[in-house]
Amino acid sequence: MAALLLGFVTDITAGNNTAVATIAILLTSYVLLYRWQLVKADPDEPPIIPSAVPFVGHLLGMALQGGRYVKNLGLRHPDKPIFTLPVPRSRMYVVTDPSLAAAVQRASKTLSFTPLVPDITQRVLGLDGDTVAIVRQHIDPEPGEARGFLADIHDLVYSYFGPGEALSELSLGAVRELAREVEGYVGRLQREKGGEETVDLLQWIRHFVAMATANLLYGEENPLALHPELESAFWDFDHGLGSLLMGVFPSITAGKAYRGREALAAALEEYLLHNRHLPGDGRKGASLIVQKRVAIALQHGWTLRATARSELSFLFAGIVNTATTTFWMVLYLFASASSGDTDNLLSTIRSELSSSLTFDTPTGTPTLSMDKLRTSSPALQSLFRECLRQNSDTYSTRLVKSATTLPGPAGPYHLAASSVVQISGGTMHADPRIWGADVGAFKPSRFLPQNQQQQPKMTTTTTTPNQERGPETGTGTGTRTSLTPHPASFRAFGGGKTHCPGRHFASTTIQAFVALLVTHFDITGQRHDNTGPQDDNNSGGGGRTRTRTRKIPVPEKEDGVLPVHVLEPKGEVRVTVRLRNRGGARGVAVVN
Ligand code: HEM
Repeated sequence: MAALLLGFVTDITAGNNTAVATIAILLTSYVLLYRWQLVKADPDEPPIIPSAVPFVGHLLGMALQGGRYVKNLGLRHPDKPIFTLPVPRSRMYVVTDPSLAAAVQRASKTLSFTPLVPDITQRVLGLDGDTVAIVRQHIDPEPGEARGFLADIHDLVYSYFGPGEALSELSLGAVRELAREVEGYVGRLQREKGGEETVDLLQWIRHFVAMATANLLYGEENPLALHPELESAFWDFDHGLGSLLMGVFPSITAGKAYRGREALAAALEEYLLHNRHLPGDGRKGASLIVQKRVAIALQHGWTLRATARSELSFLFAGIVNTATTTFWMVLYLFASASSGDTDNLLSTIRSELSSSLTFDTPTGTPTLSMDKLRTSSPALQSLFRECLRQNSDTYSTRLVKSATTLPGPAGPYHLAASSVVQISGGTMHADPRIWGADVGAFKPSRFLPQNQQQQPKMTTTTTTPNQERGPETGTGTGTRTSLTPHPASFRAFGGGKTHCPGRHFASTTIQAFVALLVTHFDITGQRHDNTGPQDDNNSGGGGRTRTRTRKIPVPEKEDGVLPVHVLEPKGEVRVTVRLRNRGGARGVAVVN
């Protein structure tokens, strides 16, 4: 190959000294650049993975392949728990080892996400310069120092969503809203479609979640309720988030997302302008957390226009991951049932639900107990976590505010100031040393307590006693061999100071929502022929009784995008949704 190339170069340059000189300069420059990217900023800097296109190659890879690029780099270099990617005028450190991830999370004084927030929010939300200047004030205060907007909002959101009465009321309210949406749909399905229809499963679930969440957080006069056409604007915004984040002429390169965002921001501004978030004129107003968020923004000098954009980010956080996670859970459940195996996941979950879902006699009205659901649904809980492990390639990002040294099995590792550290959830979620040889398989029982203890481990993880309790707790000493995956290996909710505050809320409401859906509906693969409803499995009624299972295919996840949230499927999944109780489906009462 080299000889061929040399021959080619010799041919085209024969008798042409200028061309020879140019090629020689280019080749020398390339070699120098290639070697330059291998120069460490410090002898203890994590090992460098060079790129064939020095300095920009990794960035190009990320732009072209999305989250899959870094995830696969990590998987191809299992010997490197942390590595350095040279990028123009800086470096990016990628962490793929759970105990190092926990160390990054603990070093929150010098490794912080917060300084990155002003730029990110400016691009994604379109914040104006004055507001961004406010966001930059007292951005990452130490205890006792003056506190800026982000610190105040952070405290509010984390305390409100922490375990306690407020959370349990909010979760109950969320599930009641979801039950109301589903009940409305059940009525329409019965009246208008004879009890069944074919839908795009992800879109179908998204609609319930979007409407219920907007109602819960922003009250009955929320923008999606007043302007239903804005729901599609919301999903346009969601789909273009990665392009908005790039920030290159967003109105052109991310046109749909940009227009969607602007339409939503205008509607939220109008909502705030008319005080629809406050109780009055016979309305309840927004949830307390939204009222407080708005008050904090105004106290810090935000305009209503900017506050509307901040609320768009909260609405987004409340809807998107919840909808996609529910989608995967419902998909796996009904795909397993459509496989024809009688001992399937759906029947396991339905029988498990019998302890939290009771039916009143003689009315037959179902009641879902949230407390019982929380404590007696291990299979549902395990399914929830496995769906997230499989379909969340999320990463946590930190700016190195000042040079930091991380301890580690093969460390110490020196991180240079002003660079960025990324904890690669995608790599960790696919690492057989963490999850076992069946890491690539979807194993709904993986997170059952009894299976966690038996998880075979191929490596010894060095951990501190405090890490065992959770990824964000303090420091300790001592080593031991871990039999269960390190707590920082499960990355779907991030970790440390930015650990998703909505995780308890999401876990409860998503599982309850799945319970509602499996109670009301049977879902099979899309009908492709003209046969009537009586041709389906499990259908009652007269007519022909040919038994046939329509399988639901499980598509791969779309991992060629920036993994800013739980990944979507590659392509749509069309399914037929059918009421289980066609005679007279009853709404589910939800209690604590
Ligand atoms: C399955 C559902 C959910 C998943 C997988 C999820 C995941 C995440 C992740 C990965 C982060 C960033 C963590 C990091 O950078 O380390 C995050 C942040 C956040 N999440 Fe969630 N989330 C979910 C549901 C929710 C819900 C329902 C809410 C609120 C109603 C919420 C509110 C937030 C907020 C406010 C943040 C920003 C925290 C901060 O940096 O200050 N999330 N979430």
